[in-house]
Amino acid sequence: MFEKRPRIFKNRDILSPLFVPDTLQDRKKEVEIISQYLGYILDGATPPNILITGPPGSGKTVTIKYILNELQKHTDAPIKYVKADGTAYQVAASIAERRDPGFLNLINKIREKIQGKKAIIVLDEVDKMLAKDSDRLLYHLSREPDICTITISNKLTVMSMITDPRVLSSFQPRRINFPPYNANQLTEILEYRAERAFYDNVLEDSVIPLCAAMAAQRNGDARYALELLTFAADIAIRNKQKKITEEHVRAAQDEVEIEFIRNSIAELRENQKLLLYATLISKEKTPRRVYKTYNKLAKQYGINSLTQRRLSQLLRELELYGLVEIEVVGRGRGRGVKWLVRPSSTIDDDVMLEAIRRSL
Ligand SMILES: Nc1ncnc2c1ncn2[C@@H]1O[C@H](COP(=O)(O)OP(=O)(O)OP(=O)(O)O)[C@@H](O)[C@H]1O
Repeated sequence: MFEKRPRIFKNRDILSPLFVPDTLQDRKKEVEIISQYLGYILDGATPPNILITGPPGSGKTVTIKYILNELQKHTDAPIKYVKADGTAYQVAASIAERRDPGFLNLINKIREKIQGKKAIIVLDEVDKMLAKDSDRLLYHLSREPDICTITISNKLTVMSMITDPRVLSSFQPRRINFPPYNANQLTEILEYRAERAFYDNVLEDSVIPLCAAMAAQRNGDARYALELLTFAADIAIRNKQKKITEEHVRAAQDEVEIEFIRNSIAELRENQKLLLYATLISKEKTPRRVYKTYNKLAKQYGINSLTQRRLSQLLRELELYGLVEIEVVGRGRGRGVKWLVRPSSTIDDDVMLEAIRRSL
């Protein structure tokens, strides 16, 4: 059964989202800024708190992991990376690496663990913790003079999820936003990985540019680009072929696309899901209509209705995730710019509807 397998993958793990490459492509400016801040720890100072934002797959996690790996070569300062996707207690337990009862106990354990040294704690996907629970972990961390807290989120508006004015005044992070990748940058990222993941000459020349172009359309998501390449290779192997071709990429697109859309919709907040739903089912695509439909749905699903301003903000977020398109259609008479909002033209409406209904 396992004999005569095509020689395609030299090391498939290199394409995994968990792999941290030994050099990064294209994030020079961001690496420079962040490493300047974190480098202060080498002079015995606590680096400033940092907030990294940027759309999914823009390299936020890999960049911070890469910088911390490098930093750790020069210091024995305690550095802890955690996914902050649980409650404040659960996240504190991951940092403290124990599950003692009582949130404040855990905070003490974290303090004991760093033993008066300067420390760096990374809270990735911090918006999930803030949505689930509260900002009480940030409250405590930002009050510790020896701890630099790095928060990462793909929600541009994450700071508005912090409600405690005491946290707002003590946390005060330096903000760094990662823009989405373009097709050339995605090509570079893929080439580096492909060289190490595949045997020589198994990729048709057009495969990487095609994956990069498709991912550039999906909001410059490097994870999507890597998944396309991995699925395409899996399909080639399934078909017992020796080379990965454009057809394999196109066949992979459907599988990857549906998976990605499901995941990205499942990750939206309830009000974002409802707004996307309203955009899909509104016959007229003017913002006013879409907002009306949203408010109707909000009643139906027992969710608070929102002000027009907040809804516009949410629409911009959906646009950033590549789920809707906002089109300016000219100037209304004396009423400023007129615009329309449509579901993404590159994603099948039914796929989005099914994913929303499933996760609401
Ligand atoms: N500049 C880069 N160089 C090499 N690989 C990269 C780069 N940017 C992203 N990648 C790869 O793309 C994938 C997604 O990147 P990453 O997880 O860092 O994105 P993210 O911005 O944290 O996304 P999310 O917000 O969804 O968590 C990973 O496999 C990562 O290794």
